[in-house]
Amino acid sequence: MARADWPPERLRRALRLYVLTDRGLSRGRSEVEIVQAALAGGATAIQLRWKAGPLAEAVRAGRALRELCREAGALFVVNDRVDLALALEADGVHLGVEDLPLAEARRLAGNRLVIGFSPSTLEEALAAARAGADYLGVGPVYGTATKADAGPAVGLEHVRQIAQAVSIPVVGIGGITADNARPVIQAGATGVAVISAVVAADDPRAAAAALRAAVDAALAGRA
Ligand SMILES: Cc1ncc(COP(=O)(O)OP(=O)(O)O)c(N)n1
Ligand SMILES: Cc1ncsc1CCOP(=O)(O)O
Ligand SMILES: [Mg+2]
Repeated sequence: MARADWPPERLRRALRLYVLTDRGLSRGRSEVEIVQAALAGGATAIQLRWKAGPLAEAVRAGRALRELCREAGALFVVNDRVDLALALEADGVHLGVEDLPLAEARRLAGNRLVIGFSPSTLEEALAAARAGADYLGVGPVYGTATKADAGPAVGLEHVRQIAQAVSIPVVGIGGITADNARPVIQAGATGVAVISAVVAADDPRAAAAALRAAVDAALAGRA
């Protein structure tokens, strides 16, 4: 069961524009700078995605991001690590097939964390929903160079299949920009998750605003 302060409709709205941090792509700008700009542009969820460097530094960055998200009313999620998510009092944790199994994460976190999961297949998506995942991140929808082991694009049909099969929200991820976000929503996703389109942008605030406008327009067209 998810956190009481993120009931299903609030969570669904928070997953419209989900921005993940990536220090390697941020062109020397800090996580705080990027996240401030992303939130100002309309990001509704932020994920601290920390793949290298001292954990103590992740804690420092995470504390600052948690405060920014609280002020903005945005969902704050930590990638991969339940311990870090709990230590930061994050809203959630995002797990993949190579991370701590969902059931273990739920056992450790109870209802203190929203848990997101990235399935590779429809079967994994159904199993994750049964095991108590609160949302799914499905991708890479389009080709991406950001995650070396992401594999080839899964395509829009895969998003559609999973979104139809589960009742929890699905966000599309991988190679998404303001120009190609619309079909992802039309395929049934609640929102889109991005890294390079915002983190590596010349103007991350404007990039987030363009993405948010594209998602909102597509959601309005679907209603
Ligand atoms: C929202 C969202 N969707 C998918 C992922 C990918 O998770 P994972 O497969 O565990 O890969 P890493 O991000 O850990 O490299 C995600 N992080 N967020
Ligand atoms: C973390 C992740 N999981 C699947 S694709 C991907 C990378 C997304 O990055 P980008 O938005 O730059 O393609
Ligand atoms: Mg992971």
